[in-house]
Formats: sequence, structure tokens, C-alpha cells
Amino acid sequence: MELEGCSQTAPEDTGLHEACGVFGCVATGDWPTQLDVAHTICLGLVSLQHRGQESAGIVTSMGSNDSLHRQKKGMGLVGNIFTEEDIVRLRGNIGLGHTRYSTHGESDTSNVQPFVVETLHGLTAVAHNGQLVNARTLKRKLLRHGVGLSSGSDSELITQLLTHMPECGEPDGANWVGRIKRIMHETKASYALVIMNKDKLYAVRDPIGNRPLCLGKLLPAATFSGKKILDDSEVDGWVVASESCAFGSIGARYYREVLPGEVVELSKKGVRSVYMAPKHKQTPPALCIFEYVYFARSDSVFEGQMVYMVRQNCGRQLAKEAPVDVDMVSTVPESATPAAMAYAAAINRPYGEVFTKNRYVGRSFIQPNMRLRQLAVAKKFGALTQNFIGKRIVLVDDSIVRGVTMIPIVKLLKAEGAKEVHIRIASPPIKYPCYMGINIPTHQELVANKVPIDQLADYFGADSLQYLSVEGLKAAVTEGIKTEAESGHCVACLTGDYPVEPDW
Ligand SMILES: O=P(O)(O)OC[C@H]1O[C@H](OP(=O)(O)OP(=O)(O)O)[C@H](O)[C@@H]1O
Ligand SMILES: NC(=O)CC[C@H](N)C(=O)O
Repeated sequence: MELEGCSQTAPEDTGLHEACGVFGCVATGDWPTQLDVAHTICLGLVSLQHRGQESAGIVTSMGSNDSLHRQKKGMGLVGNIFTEEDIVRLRGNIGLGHTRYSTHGESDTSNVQPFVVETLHGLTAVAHNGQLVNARTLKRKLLRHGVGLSSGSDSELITQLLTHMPECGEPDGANWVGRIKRIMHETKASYALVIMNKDKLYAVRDPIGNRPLCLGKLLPAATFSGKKILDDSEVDGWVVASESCAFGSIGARYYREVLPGEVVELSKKGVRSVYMAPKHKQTPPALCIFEYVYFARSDSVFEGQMVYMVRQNCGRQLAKEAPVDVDMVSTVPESATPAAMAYAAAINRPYGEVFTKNRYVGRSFIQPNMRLRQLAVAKKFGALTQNFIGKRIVLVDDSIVRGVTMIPIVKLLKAEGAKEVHIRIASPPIKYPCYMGINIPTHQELVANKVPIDQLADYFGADSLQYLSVEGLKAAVTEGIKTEAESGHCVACLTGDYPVEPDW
């Protein structure tokens, strides 16, 4: 029996999908806390909605030894799943949440996270962003050990691994660091995890740091009216999130990133690093470069730099590599907008909008099949005809995957009177599938493999088309890095050079 979604051939309808969002919160000070932990998690998940719009869940606990976990999970958007009554019922001192886009296992209720499982040391809940490169092997191993699985999700495999005692045993009681080390030993990528047991959360990033994860501190309400906090003992709580964009809406301040291979413990006493996996030359850090290009929200910070600034760098670099003489520069909203604006400034041409975007249509690729994705593109954009009629336009997008978006929008612009439409892409051609948490489809479905690059402009009905180079993208991403930790990026979807080989 194979793990669902584990086959080498991606299902017909997969596309470029968001990665999941994970979030955790622990209150400091006396428990029961006055802090509304469930509400904080819910707001955090709303800010991570762009990472997954399929299902979501929240699990909370009072954090005592025998405490029951309260949970609510459901299909759909965060705002539709959790009612005010749910939030009241989910009252707790500690908790975690997840918003999912499936990469492994069907999009159904059995795979909704967080997963909760009984262990020797009490109930344990797990939220996972990523995709295990060796899920198939791990699944066989667990089944051979008599572990029953109840879902098709690779995240359940991680949860079940946590129920195993570490090799060194547990003579002094629970050894969660030992249990997490065992996960790191069994699987190298890709996972950013939030794990809850009793009164503690563990934030874990895989040894190559493929998916992002960061820590924030919840500021006391008094700081909103100007009070300065003197030290960490004054914070209301600690939070962990896939992206720092989750912090603004909950009154939290960015603290730091969880480093590749690091395990951080969050408790009412604060945060402390409890383990750092030894570095291996063969597997240097490999943060997914597409987090910068497309997935992450522009106001998030990775490696000490804001995603928005990197997207601007991409636009500037693209202007150096592929300038064009036009009347105006525009964007395919919205991940591409910072790149388009920077491109315009660099070629010294006006930036203007050619589309208005329907704010109630989500990201196109979240749609479950090709027909709906095509309709999503049609629903998403309306032409601002009077802004571009008779003009030569260069349209900047962040990426082209299947080319679903580009064909109808070039057609629309031309039909509405654009004189010329040139395409510039602020990342290189995507030619290789991703096995680490992003549903980038098979080789054959990627338009850069279907049509020779020099014929793509014709294919889209455009006047010219050029991509950013791999070296250009790397330069744009590394230019503003401000971290003392070693950094590195996974560019496997662009070069086929995978940091960790999948086992199928
Ligand atoms: O070549 P394709 O297969 O069409 O995929 C690429 C397109 O998909 C994304 O848009 P999306 O609507 O998902 O997100 P955005 O609004 O954040 O740009 C991306 O920004 C490209 O426009
Ligand atoms: N996008 C993700 O990170 C998904 C997590 C996990 N692989 C799942 O499919 O549920």
C-alpha cells in the first residue's frame, strides 16, 4: 500500500500551491492566563491564510499534566471555520494552529491538522509545514512496527514518530528533545513544526531549513499606548509562526528566526534553544527560494530581510538583464508588484496598473482543478482599459508555472487595445518538480518544458518574453541578507539540483 499523494506522477490537476502555515502561542505569567490564546492563534492563522486555504485547525490546552486538549478543525478558510463560540470554548494557556494546502494526502477531513496523538507522556499535538522526502520509506517502517495510521498525510508520520521513545530511553521521564532528534535522524526534509505537549511548545526546523519558522513576543497592551518594555519577563506570551507577517495583527514583535536544525522550547518561562543539529557539509541550508519569489507575504522577514525588498531587487536585476523600450510598466497582481515597480524605476518608465483585481478571489493556484483555475484567472482580473489603450506595455510577473495566467491576460490586454505587450518574469523558468512542500507539477506540465523558451512569447501571444537568470535571482536574494547564521537556498525547481534526494 502506498502513501496517498506519494506517487511520482503528480495528479492531473496539481499546480503551484502555497505551503501550509503553522502557528503556536504560549502565555507567560500566572495560569489560567488572561491572554486570549485561542483568539491570538486564530488571528495568526488569518495572517497565514495565503499559505493554505483548504482547511485549518486549532488545538489548545490548559497545560497541566492531565489536561484535555480542546480542538476544532474544519475544511475551508480560517474565518469560516472558527466561530466566536469556538474561540470561547478553545480557552487555554497554550495552543497551536495550522492552515493547510495539501501536498501529501487528499484534501479531506482526515488530513486536517494539527494532528493529536496520545503518547507515554500525554497528549501531543503537531502542526507541520513541508513535505517529507522519504515519506514512503517512513510509512513502511511505521507500519512494520505495528503503528496504525489513520490518514494519508505525511504529517501523521511525524506525529507517530514522536510517540517512539528515543534510543537512549527515558530514565528521567519525558525526553522530547530526544524524540525530536529521532525525527531529524529519520527524515532530513522538509518540515517546520510546532509541537505541543503539556505546558510546552517545541518549534522545530529541519536541518536544511527548507521551510521558514520564526519567533515573536506578545507585547503587553500598555506598550500600544507607548510604554517601553524593559525585558522579556514583561511580555504577555511567546508565539511561533511560519512567517513574521502573522505578528502585526496580534500585537507581537519579531524576535528571531528558528535556525535550520534548531529545536526551540517555548514555555511560560520564555524561549530557549534546546538543540542544534550538527552541520553537514553535504547538506548546507536550503531555504526554498520560492518563498521569496512567490509564497511568502511581502511584509515577512527571512534571514534579516523583508521579502518585499528582495522582490524589488529581483525587479531591478531583471531590468539590468532584460530592459525593453515601452510606454509603461505594469504588474500581474500581486506577488509581482514590488518587482514591477522596481523594474519601472530602473528603466525610467512610468509604472501603472492595467488590471484591477477582484479582492474576493484568492490565489489562482489554490483552485482544485484546471477548469476552476482558469476561471479563477478570468474572475480575478478586470482590464483598466483607459490606462493603457494604445500603449506599449511591459508586464512583470513573479513566475510562470503552467502558463495558465499568462495566456488569458495577454489576450485581454491586446483585445482591449494595448499596442505591444512584453513579458518579463522576475524569476527563472521553472523546469523541475518540487518534492519538498510545493505542489509544482510534473516536468511535462511545466510550460517551460513544453514550449522552447524562445517560442514562449509567441505561445502567449506577447511581443517578447524574458526571464531573470538563476544567478540574477540568487544575487537579488543574497544582497540584503542580515544574519550571522549560515544561509543557502534551494533552487531545485530551477536547476534540478535537489538538496535532499527523494526516496521514490
Ligand atoms: O503560470 P501559472 O501556472 O499561471 O502560475 C504563475 C502565476 O500564479 C501566481 O499567481 P497567484 O494568483 O497564485 O498569486 P498572487 O496573487 O500572489 O500573485 C503567480 O504570481 C503567477 O501569476
Ligand atoms: N503544504 C504543506 O506544508 C502541507 C503539509 C503536509 N505535507 C500536508 O499535505 O498536509
